Amino acid sequence: MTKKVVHVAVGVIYKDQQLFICKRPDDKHQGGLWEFPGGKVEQGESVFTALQRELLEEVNLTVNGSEELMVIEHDYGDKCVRLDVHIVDDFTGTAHGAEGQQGKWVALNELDDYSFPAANVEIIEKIKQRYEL
Ligand SMILES: Nc1nc2c([nH]c(=O)n2[C@H]2C[C@H](O)[C@@H](COP(=O)(O)OP(=O)(O)OP(=O)(O)O)O2)c(=O)[nH]1
Ligand SMILES: [Mg+2]
Repeated sequence: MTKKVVHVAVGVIYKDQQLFICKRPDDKHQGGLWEFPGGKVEQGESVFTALQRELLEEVNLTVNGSEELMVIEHDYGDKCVRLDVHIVDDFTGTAHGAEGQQGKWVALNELDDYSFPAANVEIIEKIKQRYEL
């Protein structure tokens, strides 16, 4: 049987050479690591709608527009994910961890100081290329 793949919309929230990242709760999959906010795409939902919904829930931002950065599939062994990663630089609101989680703006050149899930290595590589770091 082929493994079920969890489809996730991920937002790389960008402003003034900084990204807004959050810490995943300890009890969640890949808990305790930093992430780009986002969550599961529901049945019949578009990636953009999922991104808007998740970013409003998790960081209280209204996403006006986004641009696809990449799609990655990663098998964690216990879970297989497809991350649909979008750059979000057109938004309104003030970002904060709206679900009680830690959240912070981090300079692009300080991203390496934070631990992310394994799938994010490629994302961060791509971000660095894009912003010419
Ligand atoms: N949001 C997000 N998820 C990531 C990243 N990297 C990565 O491997 N993942 C994985 C971890 C999880 O298995 C999955 C995202 O699931 P999630 O727990 O955020 O989904 P959700 O917000 O819908 O959570 P829930 O309310 O259903 O519990 O994708 C990332 O940078 N951001
Ligand atoms: Mg989430």
